[in-house]
Amino acid sequence: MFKLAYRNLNKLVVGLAFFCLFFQVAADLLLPTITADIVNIGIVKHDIPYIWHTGFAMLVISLLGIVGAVCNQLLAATSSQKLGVKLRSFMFRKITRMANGDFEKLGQASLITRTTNDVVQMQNATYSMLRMMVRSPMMLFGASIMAYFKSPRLTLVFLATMPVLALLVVLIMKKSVPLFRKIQALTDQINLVFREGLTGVRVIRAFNQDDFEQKRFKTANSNLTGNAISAYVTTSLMSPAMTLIISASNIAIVWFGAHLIAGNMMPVGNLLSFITYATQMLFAFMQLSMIFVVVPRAQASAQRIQEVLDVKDTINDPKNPRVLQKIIDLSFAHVDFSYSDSSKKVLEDISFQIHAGQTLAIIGGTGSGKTSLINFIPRLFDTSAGQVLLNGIDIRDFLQSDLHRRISFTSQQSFLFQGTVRSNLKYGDPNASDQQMMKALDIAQASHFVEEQGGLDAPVEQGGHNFSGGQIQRLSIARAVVKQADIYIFDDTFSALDFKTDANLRKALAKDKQIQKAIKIIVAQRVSTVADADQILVLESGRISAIGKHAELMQRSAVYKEIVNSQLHKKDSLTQIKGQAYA
Ligand SMILES: Nc1ncnc2c1ncn2[C@@H]1O[C@H](COP(=O)(O)OP(=O)(O)OP(=O)(O)O)[C@@H](O)[C@H]1O
Repeated sequence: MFKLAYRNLNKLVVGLAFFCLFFQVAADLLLPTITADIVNIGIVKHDIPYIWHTGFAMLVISLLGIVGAVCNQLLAATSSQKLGVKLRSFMFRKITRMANGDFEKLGQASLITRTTNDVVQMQNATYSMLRMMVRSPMMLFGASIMAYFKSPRLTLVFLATMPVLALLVVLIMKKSVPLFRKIQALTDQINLVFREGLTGVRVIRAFNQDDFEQKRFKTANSNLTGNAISAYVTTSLMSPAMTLIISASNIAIVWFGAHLIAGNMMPVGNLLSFITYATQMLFAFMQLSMIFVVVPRAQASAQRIQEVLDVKDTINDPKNPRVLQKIIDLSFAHVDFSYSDSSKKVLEDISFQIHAGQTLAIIGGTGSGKTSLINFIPRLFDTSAGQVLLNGIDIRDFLQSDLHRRISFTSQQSFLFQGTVRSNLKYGDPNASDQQMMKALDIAQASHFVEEQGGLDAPVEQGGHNFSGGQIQRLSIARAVVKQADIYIFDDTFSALDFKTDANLRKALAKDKQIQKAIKIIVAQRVSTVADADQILVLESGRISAIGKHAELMQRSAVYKEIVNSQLHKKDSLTQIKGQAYA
């Protein structure tokens, strides 16, 4: 925790905060002694001018102390808040660039807790650290010395309470620290259940599983609550127990002090200041013990934050990148791939080549590796073996930013951002004109419903929930089309479209001059979607079963023929399906 905070805090501001603290501590330590002097000299000896002078000095010291305290508090608050801002943005950047495997390993719910709740723990601990972690030991040490000078004998009385206090702190910490550490993991769990409940609300209702989910949430909720109550109840014992000890020690100090005063062994003012120092010591001790509770909890949070920040970037840019010219050729050479958490090859010996102006369609059964294959092109994953080449050069020799600039990718799970149709389309090209956006909507067969909803400024709710599944998909296609790219990839993007819209959309794509010149890669399940492609790649269990044009494959690929037949009604022919689609 200290390392993480140290690396990300402004050292100058921290130094300044401690400097201000020095004034506060000095004032706190000096004032009881001055009070004692006022009593011993001013009141007992009736020295009124002394009372005035010393009173004025007290006022100045108090003011300095207050200024020091306020400045320290301000600096501590701003530093800890800025630390939070820094950590949150580092984590967000890391998460948005994280390889899919790491993202899945950490889990969405936990990543949210780490970016929010854990960062807050770090902020709180840093604030306490800048306020109390230095002040409390300084006060403890300073007040002990000052108390010793006031009365060494009374100091012994006070010291007798220390072992009792230490025992109390150890017992409370032993019970509460593990409970505080557990809070973070339980918060992860409640976030997970809550997220699933929100995103899967329709499934829950459709399967009538409300009661089951309610119970699941209730368990997660009560686990967290029970744990937090135990942790806070345990630490809340600290304050009354310490107050009891402080009061008992004060009684003992007054009792012994009264004897010392009666025996002329100590002036009365010293007893007053001694009691103040004893109280200061005990409060400093109490604050210090509270820090011992805050720090382990923040340490657990720091560890969880560090885990995110330490995730290695598995997809890196080259040291000496090549310049990526217009892409005229894409090829795979003996590509193998396994996901990091499994040794099983998801793709094996994939080789093909496609040129600018051509369309490659990829077809195959569920789980045959279609999505995995196209993920290499924008480098969402790197191959385990073999190469992906652009214009004959390994894709890993180019900067990812250059690569992404030249590739337009529409993923299987269409996603829209909250905003407007315009703001979503501008993701494709921030400089796109209204005319370009309208054209993209036309190609994606989306202009009709977008106009009905208010045109380019039509609002898009969170996750695009004010649009249907097919409409979201068409808007995602429009976003991809707005981009002037060299390669367009559509990962099963046409599946939610009806036959007619699918056919019209592909016809419009084929007519567009920019898209005509580009490489198009279409992953699809429907034969009608892929039949016109220049090359159809048939994937079967991660291997290329066949590659060629529709007519060729019908002749020589049993797998392709089987797919075609499975989609034809008895009396249909493919030409009929195509005819129906283009109607
Ligand atoms: N993140 C992952 N970690 C581990 N295995 C994965 C991961 N993603 C996919 N797989 C596995 O890789 C194989 C290929 O998956 P992929 O998503 O590429 O298939 P697909 O052909 O696109 O399937 P679909 O048509 O259902 O979308 C499957 O067996 C799947 O279980």
